[in-house]
Amino acid sequence: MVNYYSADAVREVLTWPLVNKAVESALVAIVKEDPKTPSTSFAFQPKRTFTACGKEPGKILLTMPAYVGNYKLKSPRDPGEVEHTHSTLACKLVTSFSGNPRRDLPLPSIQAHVLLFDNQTGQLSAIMEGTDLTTWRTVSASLVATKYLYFRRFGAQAEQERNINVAIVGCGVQGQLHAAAFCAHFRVRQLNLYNRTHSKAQDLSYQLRQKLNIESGTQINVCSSPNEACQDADIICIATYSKEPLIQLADLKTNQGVHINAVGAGEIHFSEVAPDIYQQAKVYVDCYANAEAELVGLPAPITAEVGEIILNGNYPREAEISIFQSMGMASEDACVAQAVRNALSLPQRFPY
Ligand SMILES: NC(=O)C1=CN([C@@H]2O[C@H](COP(=O)(O)OP(=O)(O)OC[C@H]3O[C@@H](n4cnc5c(N)ncnc54)[C@H](O)[C@@H]3O)[C@@H](O)[C@H]2O)C=CC1
Ligand SMILES: O=C([O-])C1=[NH+]CCC1
Repeated sequence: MVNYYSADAVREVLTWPLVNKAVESALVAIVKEDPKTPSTSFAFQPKRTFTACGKEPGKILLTMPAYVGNYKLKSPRDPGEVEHTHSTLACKLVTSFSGNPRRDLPLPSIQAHVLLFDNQTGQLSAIMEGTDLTTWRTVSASLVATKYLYFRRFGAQAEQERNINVAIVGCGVQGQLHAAAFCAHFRVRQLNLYNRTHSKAQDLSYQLRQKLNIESGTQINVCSSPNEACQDADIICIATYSKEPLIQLADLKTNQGVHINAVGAGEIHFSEVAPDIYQQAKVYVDCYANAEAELVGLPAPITAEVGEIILNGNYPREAEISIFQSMGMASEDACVAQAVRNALSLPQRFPY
């Protein structure tokens, strides 16, 4: 029997502890074995494929398969606990149709399903709606990257103690959840929002003011340019479909350490950040396998995978600019889908 998990069911169990642990496990599992930093988990994650839907740009289907072996998840019963190991064979099918939000009846640009398979028989065992899962795991990858590539350069407790200014460039689905999640996880003093259509940044600012604890003290500003949003930022999250650079080196703070989560830009991942920033930055990726195919022409060398830094602790220096070039990877989807499935399978959820 193939179980179907709807978007509503998935949404009900998505929590940050669950997703963050699964994403961190995936980032570590895909790192090539190194005797200096042993890890019991591993992954087989071939390059994903892109199929254009016709000859117009901006309409693509991605096929994202992965097997992740011996990795750890949080217990869905007690998110403080780490559960025993899992192994998961999965394939995500995701479409990116960038014109969808502008349709008469708007739809998300990114829509996904994850297929889960039985490890013993290869039979399809579940189909899970994967649109929110994709948003959450992508934001989670930025959170994990920020923890290790930015905060840890200032010490082991910095993510709990250090005040930061955050800029969100692009307030679509990704930008909205990045804004909420960064405020939920870190001590955000100032949150600057920029979007091409100003009203979208204003709407997000209004929603966040409703949600955020008044006591948090976060000052939310709607900005009229990426430069205004980024000039005092310690952390920048950029998630648009822009084929032209939206931020330049001159927009960043100098000599104080800046971390950029470069999340968007569709077919060419690195087009929304200017080459002069890459040339001054240390660039990290989620996985080399996709980078080889998808970051051709990247104007800087890749320093490491984020998972390598989690394992070896070679954090950037305090004043450096770091970029997490997030492409998204199938292992994250496999691990998060497994965590969601575990949470949805708890006996008390189905008392009969
Ligand atoms: N790294 C990863 O794992 C993932 C990356 N993405 C990427 O993140 C980006 C954003 O995705 P969503 O938030 O779901 O899309 P969305 O359509 O909800 O939001 C896109 C935002 O970018 C802005 N934008 C679009 N074109 C622009 C341009 N030329 N200049 C300035 N702003 C522009 C729009 O105003 C909109 O607010 C896309 O490039 C998508 O491919 C999405 C999912 C996963
Ligand atoms: O990893 C992912 O799901 C995606 N990356 C870019 C578009 C969708």
